[in-house]
Amino acid sequence: MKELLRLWRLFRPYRTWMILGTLAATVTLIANVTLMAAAGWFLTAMAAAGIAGVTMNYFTPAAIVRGSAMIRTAGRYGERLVNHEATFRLIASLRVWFYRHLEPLAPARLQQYHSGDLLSRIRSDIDALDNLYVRVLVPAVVAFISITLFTIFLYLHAPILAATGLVFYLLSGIALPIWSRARGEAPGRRIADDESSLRTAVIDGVQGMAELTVYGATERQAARIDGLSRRLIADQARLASDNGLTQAAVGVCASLSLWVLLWLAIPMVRSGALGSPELAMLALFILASFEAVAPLPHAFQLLGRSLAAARRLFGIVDTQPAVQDPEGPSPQPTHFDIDFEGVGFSYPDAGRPAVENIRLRIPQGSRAAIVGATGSGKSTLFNLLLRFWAPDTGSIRIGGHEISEFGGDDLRRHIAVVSQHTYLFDSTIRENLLIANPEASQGAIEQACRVAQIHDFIADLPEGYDTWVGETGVRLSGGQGRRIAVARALLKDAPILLLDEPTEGLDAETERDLMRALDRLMTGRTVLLITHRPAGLDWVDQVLVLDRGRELARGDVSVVPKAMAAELLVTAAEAAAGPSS
Ligand SMILES: Nc1ncnc2c1ncn2[C@@H]1O[C@H](COP(=O)(O)OP(=O)(O)OP(=O)(O)O)[C@@H](O)[C@H]1O
Repeated sequence: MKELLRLWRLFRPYRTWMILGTLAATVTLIANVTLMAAAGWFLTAMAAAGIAGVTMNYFTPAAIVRGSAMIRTAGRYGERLVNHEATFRLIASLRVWFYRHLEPLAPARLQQYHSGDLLSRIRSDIDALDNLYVRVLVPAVVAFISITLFTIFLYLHAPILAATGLVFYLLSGIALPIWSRARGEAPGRRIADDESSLRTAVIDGVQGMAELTVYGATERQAARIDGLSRRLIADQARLASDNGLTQAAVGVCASLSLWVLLWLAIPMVRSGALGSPELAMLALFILASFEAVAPLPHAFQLLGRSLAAARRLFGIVDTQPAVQDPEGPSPQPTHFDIDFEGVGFSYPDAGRPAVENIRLRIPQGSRAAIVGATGSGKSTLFNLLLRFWAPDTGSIRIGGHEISEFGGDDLRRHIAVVSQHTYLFDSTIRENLLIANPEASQGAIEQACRVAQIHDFIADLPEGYDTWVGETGVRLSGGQGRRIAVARALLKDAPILLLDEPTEGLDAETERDLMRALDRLMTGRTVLLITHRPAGLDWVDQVLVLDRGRELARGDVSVVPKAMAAELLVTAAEAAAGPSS
C-alpha cells in the first residue's frame, strides 16, 4: 500500500493524461454495452412491431445504435492514443527519476549491484510500473465507474435484477482478482528477481566467454542460465494458466448471470411488468457488461509484480549516497596543491581500515607517487580524493579548501584521471574523446591526439575519428586505449592529474612512448601517481610508500627500494611465523 501511494505521487504530473485516458476507456466501454443493449432492444422491437403489424419510430434507436458504434470506435482510438501517450511520458520520466537517484550512488553504493541487475531495474521493473497504470489502475477505475452505472441501470428495471448483476460483478471483479492476486504474488516477485538474475548470468556469460571457454566452464554457465530460465518460464506459465482460468471463470459468471436474469425476467414479461424488447436488451446488456470486470483478475495478478518491481526500485532510490553534496556553492580554488592530513578510512563491513593516518602534501605543479603492494590502499586514496567516499578521519584539501566543501561534480571538474582501466564507450573515437570536453573543436581533438601520439594511427583508419571502437573499446589495443585516455585528459585540461598505473601491462617500447605523451600532459599540473612498481619513478618529486594502508616510508625515489625490501622482509617473517599472526 505504501508503495502504491509513493507511485501515485510519482504519477501525479501525468494526472491529466491519466484522467483523460480513463475517461476515454470508460466512454468506450459504456458505448459498447449500449450498442449491444440498444441493438437487442431494436431488433426485438422491430420484430414485435412486424408481427403485430404496427409502425414504430425506428429513427431514435437506429441513431443510438449508430451513435454508440461511432463513439465506441472513436473512443477506442482516443483511449489508445491518450493511454499510450501517458504511458510513454510516464516511462520516460520514471527512467529519468531512477537515473537521477542512481547517479549519486555511483560508484560507492552501486558496487553491491551487478550491471545486469541495474539494467533489469531500469528496463523490466520500470516497464512493470507502466503496467500498473495501463493494466491495473485504468481497468480498476473504469470497472468501478461502469459497474456502478450498470447496477443503477438494472435497478431502474427491477431491484432483483440489480442484485443479480451485483453478485456476479462482485464475484468476477473482486473475488476472482483477490484469488488471482494471492496466487500471483509469489511468482510475480520471483519473476522480477529471476529476470534480473537471468540478465546478470547472460551478461556474465557473454562478457566472460573467453574465460569460460578457456576453463571449460561454458556448460556450467549454460546450465545456470538454463535453470534460471526454466524457473522463470515455470512461473510465467503458472501466471498464464491462472490468467486463463480466471478469464474462463469470468465467462462462466457472465453466462450464469444471463441465465439467472432470464429466469427472473421471463415471469416479469409474462406478467407484463417488462416488455419483450426490454428482455432482449437486458440479456445482451448483462452479457456485454462483463467486459468491465474481465481485465480485473489479470490486473490484480500484475499488481504483485508491479509492487515487487516498485520495491526493487525504491530499494535503490532510498539508498543514501556515500557522500552528500554540501548545501552552499563550491569554493573556487586559485591554486591546486593537495593535502592529505591524517586520513583514515574503512570500507563498510571491512575487517581492517583500508588506509590509516595518511599524510601527504603535493605542492601545485609538483609530482608525487604513492607506491605499495596490491591492496595497500592506493586506489582508496584516489577514491577519497575524487569524493567517491568520504574519509572517516583526517582531512583532504585542495588549494586550501576541504574537499567536503565542494559538490562532487565541481570538485571533479578540477581533476583528470588516466588509468589502466580506461573505459571506452561503444561509440566512435570522436565521441569517446568528447566525453572529456563536449565543446572541443576538431582542431583541439587532433591536437590532443597528436600529443598523446595516437593521431597518426587514427588518421590512417579508413573512417578516421569516426571509427567505431566497439563495446568496451575491443577494437583498440591496451596501449591505444591508454593514449585515448591521455588525449581525454588533455582535452579536459584540468589542473590536477591522477595517474593510476597508466603504463601497466604495456611492453617497454609502448611504455616509453606513452611516458613521453604523459610527460607533456603532466607539465604544469599537480600530479599524483599510484603504482605498485617501484621502477621508473625518476620523474616524480616525492614518493610515499604504503603498506597495508599505513605509511611505510617517504622521501625521494631512493626510499622506495629500501622500503620495499623491508616490507618483503616483514612479509617473509610473517609467513614464517604462520597464519596466526
Ligand atoms: N569497494 C571496496 N569495498 C570493500 N573493500 C575494499 C573496496 N575496495 C578496496 N577494498 C579493500 O581495501 C583495501 C585497499 O584496497 P585498494 O584498492 O585501495 O588497494 P590498492 O593498493 O589500490 O590495490 P591494487 O594495486 O591491487 O589496486 C584492500 O584490502 C581491499 O580489499
